[in-house]
Amino acid sequence: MSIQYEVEQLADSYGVSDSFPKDFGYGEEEPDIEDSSSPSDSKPRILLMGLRRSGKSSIQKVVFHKMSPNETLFLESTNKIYKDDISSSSFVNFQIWDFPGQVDFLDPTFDYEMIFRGTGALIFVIDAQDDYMEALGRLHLTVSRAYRVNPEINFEVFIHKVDGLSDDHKIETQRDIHQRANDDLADASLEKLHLSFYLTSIYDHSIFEAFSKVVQKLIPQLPTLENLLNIFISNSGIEKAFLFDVVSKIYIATDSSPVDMQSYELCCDMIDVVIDVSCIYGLREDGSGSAYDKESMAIIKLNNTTVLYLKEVTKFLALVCILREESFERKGLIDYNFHCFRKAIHEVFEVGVSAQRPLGSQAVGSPCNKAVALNGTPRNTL
Ligand SMILES: Nc1nc2c(ncn2[C@@H]2O[C@H](COP(=O)(O)OP(=O)(O)OP(=O)(O)O)[C@@H](O)[C@H]2O)c(=O)[nH]1
Repeated sequence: MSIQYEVEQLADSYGVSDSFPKDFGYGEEEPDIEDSSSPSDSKPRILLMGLRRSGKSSIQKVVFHKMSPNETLFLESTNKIYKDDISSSSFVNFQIWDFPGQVDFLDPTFDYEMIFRGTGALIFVIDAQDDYMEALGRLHLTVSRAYRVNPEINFEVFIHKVDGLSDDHKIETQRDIHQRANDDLADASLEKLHLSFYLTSIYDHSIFEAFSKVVQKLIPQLPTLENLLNIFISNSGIEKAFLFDVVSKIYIATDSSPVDMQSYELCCDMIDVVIDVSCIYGLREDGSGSAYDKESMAIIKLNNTTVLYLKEVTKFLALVCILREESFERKGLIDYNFHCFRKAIHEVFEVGVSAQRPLGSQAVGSPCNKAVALNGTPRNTL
């Protein structure tokens, strides 16, 4: 594929820097590995649970720390609850808690009530390449306990490592797991507990797409964002638009036309290209500056008359659009509409900040502030 690109943001310095993750805003991982008996942090959380070796740490590292999937082969087993606060580098203002496979609910040091009370989403990872009967038992035990403590939690099941399965086998596995898990819930009279299922693998974009859906459910402004994107694309002749969290490549919103995996992958690749080029050529000679800032924008024309258009929206968010070359002839209009769109997004989150203030001191997880606390945006980050 021949790619013609202009990355207007690139500075004229050509100093090569290897400082990308840090300078770009990746927070250093919390060095301390804490266990559940530590005082709880007030950040809302997404829990990653599942049996040993199901792939929890790999998911976290690949999605939030740019680890390449092959490197996960060398990850050591997690022995304590690992809290990863990604809010300093990402729009998504939460902590991810990676649990060791063998969490024991009967262990008195495991204060699961405290843990589940401040939880926005519980992701249960099932290794689809393994026998999943034990995992299903564990899933049932975990979600039923969590539901009793906090029925507001979103329960998400990642049927993981599906890269090793044929397409038919994937569908069959999903159907079987879905059926069995819901039967177990019905037997326990927990029909109201809703489980969402996703087929995932760290070897393709499915894990990012699944995480996007999980995070979107925690963003109260989602309908507004979708609406703004719809208005923007229909007035600009754009086919598809995603609002991306640049660090994780999670899309936090898109317009209401269906998402096809190829478009999503194309947009993810564009972010990688822009950030990588910007890291190499965009920083100052002494390595200072940021690979992503207010000036960040890029246009890539593909050889199939498609144009990719990326622009900075906030410190953490970028708009990435796919459009036809003909529509791009009206670039001035698109730029103007983008300007209005960006302003509207800032207003949406400013309202979020002011709406949050009076609630600031409430405990995370209490029903009335769930909508605000679980969303990462209401901070001084715009
Ligand atoms: N084929 C395949 N392997 C994966 C995938 N995700 C993770 N793995 C592999 O699964 C193994 C276990 O991954 P971990 O992330 O350490 O699993 P974990 O659930 O954190 O394990 P514990 O820390 O023991 O609870 C590693 O060798 C990973 O490379 C995937 O999507 N596909």
